[in-house]
Amino acid sequence: MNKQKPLMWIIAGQDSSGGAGIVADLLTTHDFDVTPSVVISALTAQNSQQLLGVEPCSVDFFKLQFDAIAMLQPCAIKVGMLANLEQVDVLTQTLHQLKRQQPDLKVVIDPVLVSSSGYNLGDVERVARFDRLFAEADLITPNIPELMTLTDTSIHSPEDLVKAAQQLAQRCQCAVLAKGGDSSFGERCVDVLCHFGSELVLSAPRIDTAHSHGTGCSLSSAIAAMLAHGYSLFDAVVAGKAYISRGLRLAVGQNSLPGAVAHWGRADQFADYPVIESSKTEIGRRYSALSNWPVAPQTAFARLDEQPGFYPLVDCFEWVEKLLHAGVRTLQLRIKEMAPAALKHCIFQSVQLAKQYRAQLFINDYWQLAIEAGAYGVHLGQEDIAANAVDLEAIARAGIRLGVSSHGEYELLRALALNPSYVAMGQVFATQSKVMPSAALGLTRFRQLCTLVDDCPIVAIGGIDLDNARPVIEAGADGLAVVSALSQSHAYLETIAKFNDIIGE
Ligand SMILES: Cc1ncc(COP(=O)(O)OP(=O)(O)O)c(N)n1
Ligand SMILES: Cc1nc(C(=O)O)sc1CCOP(=O)(O)O
Ligand SMILES: [Mg+2]
Repeated sequence: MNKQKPLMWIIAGQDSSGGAGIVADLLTTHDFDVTPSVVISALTAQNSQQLLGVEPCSVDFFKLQFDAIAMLQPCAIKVGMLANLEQVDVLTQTLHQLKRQQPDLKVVIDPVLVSSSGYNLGDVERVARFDRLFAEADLITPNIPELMTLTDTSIHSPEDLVKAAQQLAQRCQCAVLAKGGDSSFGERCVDVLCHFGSELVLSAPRIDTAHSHGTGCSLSSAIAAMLAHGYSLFDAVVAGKAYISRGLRLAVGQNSLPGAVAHWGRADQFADYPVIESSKTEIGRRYSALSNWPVAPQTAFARLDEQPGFYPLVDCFEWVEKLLHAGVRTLQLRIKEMAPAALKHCIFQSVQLAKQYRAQLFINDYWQLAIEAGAYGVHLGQEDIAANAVDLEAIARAGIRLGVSSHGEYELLRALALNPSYVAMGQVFATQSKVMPSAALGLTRFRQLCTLVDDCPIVAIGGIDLDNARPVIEAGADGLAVVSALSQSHAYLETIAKFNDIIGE
């Protein structure tokens, strides 16, 4: 059965060269599997170097286009070039109404005030009118000239860029992705997402190409499309940025003229994905990154001796014992509530028994006890690592393996940056065993994420049972972590045997 794609509205201008504007937007929506509806703001006569003219759409016809698509309820809206302030006002009202009816609607605005081909709608007076429009946005994506116009500041350094982005985010009460690609602050291109007290600093290599027309349109469309699919803002920005890096890498132009960024599918190579900077990296510090995500320790984490395979998570020694007797080779002790003395006893007892079986026993959360007990490995979530000042160097030096959770593109990149012994990805399917802050990935997205991982075992987790295990393995998992498939099984030995059969096929 064909699944309906999410709907996305695009409000933008037409570019006669096809490199930017609505053509770039449509090619992007195609690559991201969303169904577009279109409101044209203007016809433009332009190419990658020159803007020859703009023919704005009349306000009445601009409105009529909205009337025509009113029944096609969008999950996200991308706004690109607007031709005049009347259009800005009509759109502001339309978005205001739509957002009242549908509070989860996502709006991404690429404030096309200053384009690479010479378009300029941005003087200070006009900017004030845009503020009302931006108040309806979830995200705005200015480049440096636009950010300078919108904040009436000069940007000559990373500090200026961050300050201006924060100022705009505060003023308009929405997230701001400041695109630093035009800057000459360093060898790498750095984008900063300011988002209500948190921020994301992304860096990517500068790609030497003349074919960059349409990057701003394509990036904002890619982000809006990802939001339409229900991705988090951080995941959408990371995937959007990777899409542009891939497009720039593959762009060839036409007839030896500078041309447009390529639209040849979503990024499926790790190399196209940005680095997520933090206060622990040099670039992150220059851009005042707030995140304290650590860098990989000097000592590499020990590797797994065997692929994780069938990987049950249990909460007591009795289960550890039963599973080891049953021949399970990789398992996790995941205890959420136990008095400290009993907890320590349980961990030490389990580690000792697992050693006798030469099994790969991971201790969840309690990394200090895991080091003390000499455990095979520890498993940590991203909150555990970010919040608890985990001593990764101590874990690695003790020869203990590290597994790290991830729930999408952004967390996967952060996890891989630590060079862990395995990375867990979840929840693949909806789980009943834990309250999750994010939606299930589903098989398609899980498969896409797997393509980004080269040399690190992947453990799939969340809602995995005997009925859905096979496609998860086929999608790229090296291990299947389960809670309820085992704890709720009436015949656990049989269940283990069946999982092993599926994994071994
Ligand atoms: C194999 C595996 N994957 C994911 C998790 C979840 O870890 P975390 O995000 O830290 O959540 P808690 O398990 O601590 O609730 C895991 N434990 N194991
Ligand atoms: C502990 C845990 N972590 C998850 C993640 O996605 O990080 S899902 C999960 C629970 C998995 O239980 P079940 O196999 O019963 O769905
Ligand atoms: Mg945890």
